[in-house]
Amino acid sequence: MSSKSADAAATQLSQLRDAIDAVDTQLVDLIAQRAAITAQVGQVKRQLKQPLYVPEREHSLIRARRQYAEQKGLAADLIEDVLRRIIRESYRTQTMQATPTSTDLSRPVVIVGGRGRLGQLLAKLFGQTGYQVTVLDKGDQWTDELAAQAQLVMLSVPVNQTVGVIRQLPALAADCVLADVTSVKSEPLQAMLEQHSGPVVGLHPMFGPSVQNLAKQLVVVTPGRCADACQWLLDQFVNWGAHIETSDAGQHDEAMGWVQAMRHLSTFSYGLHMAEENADIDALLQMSSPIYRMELMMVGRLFAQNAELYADIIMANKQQFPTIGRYLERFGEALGYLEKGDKARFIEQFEQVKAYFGNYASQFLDESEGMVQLADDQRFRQQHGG
Ligand SMILES: O=C(O)C(=O)C[C@]1(C(=O)O)C=C[C@@H](O)C=C1
Repeated sequence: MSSKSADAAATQLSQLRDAIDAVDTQLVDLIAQRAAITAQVGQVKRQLKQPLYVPEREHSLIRARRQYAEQKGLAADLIEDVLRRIIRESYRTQTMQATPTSTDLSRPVVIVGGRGRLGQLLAKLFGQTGYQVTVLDKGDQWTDELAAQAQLVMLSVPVNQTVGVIRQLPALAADCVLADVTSVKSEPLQAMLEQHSGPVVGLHPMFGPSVQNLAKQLVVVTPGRCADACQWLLDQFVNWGAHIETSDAGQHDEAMGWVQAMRHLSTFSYGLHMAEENADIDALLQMSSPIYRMELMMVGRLFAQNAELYADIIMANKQQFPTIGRYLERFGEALGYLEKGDKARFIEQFEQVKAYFGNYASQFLDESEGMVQLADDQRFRQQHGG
């Protein structure tokens, strides 16, 4: 290329980049315009007492924009990603729009364990929504008046203390809702039913106290007694944007054995193993594929949290321990035959597990591809600040 045509191409590149800047600026203006509209929507929904998160509406708007994107020759997934990210901002701006679903705001909501992290989040949510909130924690005393007045007593105490705290509760008003947010459900639910003859419900918020808002967060509900009288509480979580799944307490605990004990313990062991073997995290990260980086993140994030909390959660799922013992055996068995070079046995077992996962295997592969892409964007953002 002559130096003249190189100069012309360089000028053209700079002009094209100016044009991109202008379009990107318009994009920002449009997103700001949309944010102003969704803030108004939030206010109108507050008047109508409608929830933060409206899955049907999101589904229909995304489907329509996907079709339009395709007409324009764009990837439908691109537009869906962009819209979902923008909608996530709507949740943030609309969080203050929550409306109370209880008809009586003169009676207090009592959060027992309200100075713990989840307790603080709950106290904040109820407080921002217009409830009178009383927090009780270690060393605080119930008064007769508070016990007689409370419309809701919500227990947010460490998992190994929940049943003990329930047994110490004073007599509550007959229509007071007694609820807990412990990560195991059968024993606390039974204890609450024995302690209080009024409405009882077990809740398991499947999120940590660091969430910014409850949009799309899952709360598992294990019904106890007088479901109608507990409904306002469930509606309140829905109003905050949460998604509710109802389950039998026993079924919940069985599933949690897998999610909590099995997963946390194997994550802990993986981290322990890395530490004892002194694996070089920097070197692993430098040479990791995005999916391995994600796996490492799943391990590392555990150790940014509270050791006692995880010990309590794992030990509260003791029913899972025999299964975990069998996991160890299988791990050892696989290592043993691979050491002996028995590839056929590995392939045979692999096919067996593949058949067990069925359609989920390919579904999980597809789903994780999207997450891998996001993790990759995140990685470059961290490395290059871009
Ligand atoms: O339509 C609404 O109800 C909104 O609050 C707006 C909006 C959006 O940003 O488009 C946000 C949250 C809802 O889940 C659905 C859609």
